[in-house]
Amino acid sequence: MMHVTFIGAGAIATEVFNRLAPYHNALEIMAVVRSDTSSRTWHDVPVHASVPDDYCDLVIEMAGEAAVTQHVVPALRNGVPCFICSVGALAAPEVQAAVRGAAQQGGTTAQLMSGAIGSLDALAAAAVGGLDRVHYTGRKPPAAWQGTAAEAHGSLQALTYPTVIFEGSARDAALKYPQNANVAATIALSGLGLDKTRVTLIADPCVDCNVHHIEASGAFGRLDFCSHNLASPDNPKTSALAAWSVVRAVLDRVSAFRS
Ligand SMILES: NC(=O)C1=CN([C@@H]2O[C@H](COP(=O)(O)OP(=O)(O)OC[C@H]3O[C@@H](n4cnc5c(N)ncnc54)[C@H](O)[C@@H]3O)[C@@H](O)[C@H]2O)C=CC1
Ligand SMILES: O=C([O-])CC(=O)C(=O)O
Repeated sequence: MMHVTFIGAGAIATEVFNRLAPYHNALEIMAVVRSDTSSRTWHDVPVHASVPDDYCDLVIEMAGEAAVTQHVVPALRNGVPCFICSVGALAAPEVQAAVRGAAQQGGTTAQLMSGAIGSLDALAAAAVGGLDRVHYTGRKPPAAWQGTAAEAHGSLQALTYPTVIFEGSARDAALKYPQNANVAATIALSGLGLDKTRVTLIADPCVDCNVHHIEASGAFGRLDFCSHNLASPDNPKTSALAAWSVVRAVLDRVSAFRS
């Protein structure tokens, strides 16, 4: 039996919980850590303010950047492997150093979720031979950028044509758009790094899904990957695929084969 602690109880966590229900004979969700502890349970799982000291095999962060420092770092230090969805947190050098140090101290690992993007395996393999260029374009409907730094570009509701709201490095994208540029950080950490990976973010009233496009070239040749992700019904910023990537990573831990 694998004992799992969730951090976060929002769109991703709810979908992961529901999708893992058929596997509750192989794994138990033993605790949920959330900022709001006014309810004592969530789907009958005890709610905690921090990861409980009881024995736990896996911590899954599905909460936001702050949760990486607050909850993932101590769990790693205690030797508990962690999955991270809020990969953009690692764009801050001090957070990345804390995660690395804690994993080393605890003799364990932090696994970055592929989240809303694919082709990271090819990108990481290509990086071994040497990458010359990686460019990521993230395109989402205006509603997905509400409550973010994109609002400085004027009324998002009033947009009638695709508008570039960010151009720069993956590090700056992740720091500026913590809820919308985790993918940029994940691509960068698999490939050319946070400072050399170029990013364009677009608020586009002409799309009804989250479009993620990677173009890469190097010693391996050329890669062009594009996914048109439907948003989570509970959070327009989040692609449904992000939760399923977590489910897949959990099931990898209890399956005979890993793909
Ligand atoms: N890697 C990827 O491709 C993607 C990553 N994400 C990341 O996953 C996170 C969760 O996404 P959603 O479930 O859609 O968000 P959500 O807003 O629906 O849910 C977030 C949940 O985390 C809780 N929470 C927030 N801060 C917390 C903290 N410091 N400690 C404990 N609990 C905390 C909230 O109370 C809420 O239950 C996002 O903030 C984003 O960082 C989201 C989409 C894609
Ligand atoms: O879910 C998505 O489409 C991607 C996302 O929000 C992120 O990169 O943080």
